[in-house]
Amino acid sequence: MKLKAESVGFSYSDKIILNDISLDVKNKEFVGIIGPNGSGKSTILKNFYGALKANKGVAYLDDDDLFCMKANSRATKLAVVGQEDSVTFDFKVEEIVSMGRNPHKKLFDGATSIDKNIIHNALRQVGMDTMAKRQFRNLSGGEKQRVIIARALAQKTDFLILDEPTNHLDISYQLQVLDLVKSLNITVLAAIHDLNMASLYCDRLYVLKNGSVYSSGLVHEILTPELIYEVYGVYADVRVHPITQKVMITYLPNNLKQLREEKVV
Ligand SMILES: Nc1ncnc2c1ncn2[C@@H]1O[C@H](COP(=O)(O)OP(=O)(O)OP(=O)(O)O)[C@@H](O)[C@H]1O
Repeated sequence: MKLKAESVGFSYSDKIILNDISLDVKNKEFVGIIGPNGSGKSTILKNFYGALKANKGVAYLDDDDLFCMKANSRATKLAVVGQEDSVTFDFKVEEIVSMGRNPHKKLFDGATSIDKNIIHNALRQVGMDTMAKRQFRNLSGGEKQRVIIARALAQKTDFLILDEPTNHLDISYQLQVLDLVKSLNITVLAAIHDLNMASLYCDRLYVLKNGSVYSSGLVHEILTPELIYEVYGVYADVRVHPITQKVMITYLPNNLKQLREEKVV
């Protein structure tokens, strides 16, 4: 499944947030969106998953007009792990994950044994199967995040949108979740703050700045010291890691200014 968006614009009343965003995600690609706080990463994702309505541009999921799709049919094709998930009622963990099956069912259809298997597997994949009966509201931030990821997995879509999926997760679960997403071999569009994680997992990156695409390309083309400085105002040392063969970034604080200028760090 692929996504192609052209000239997408979005405003809150007269405040323009997104300007002419064009991007594409090819079938089975893992594409990252990076950029500073407030650059529009969540907003563009929300436009794609229907939480906000673009006032300009078009987006196609394969041949379907994404901006005109009904919520239920969109949910059979595209699953979302959003940034702030407002589960307002008190549900058990397994009930939350079972919601991922809803788009595939008619109203009042009960869970089949296939559904139950999918739900159990999704919980197991995120290491939450032993907590299936726990109340969602009593979980830690990281545990909640893993349940929301399990719900998206239970949706069994070919396209996954992730908004800061590793927020709240300790390093072991950050790697576990992104390894898992990678192993699904589906199309992924993810907003990611951590540039080293983006380097490890993404095929390509889009850089947003002030609501526009500042740059896009392969990870090693984008994650350069120059671009990191231009976009974040931060000096960085960037080199290829000998084991991962991916670019690895070390940020250089101001107290290392002299070393940085001599480029001996
Ligand atoms: N309801 C709203 N009304 C007005 N402006 C908003 C609203 N929600 C978000 N914004 C603004 O839209 C801009 C883009 O926000 P967005 O959340 O998309 O950024 P982001 O790149 O995801 O940021 P972060 O890295 O902090 O998550 C920000 O300037 C934000 O203040």
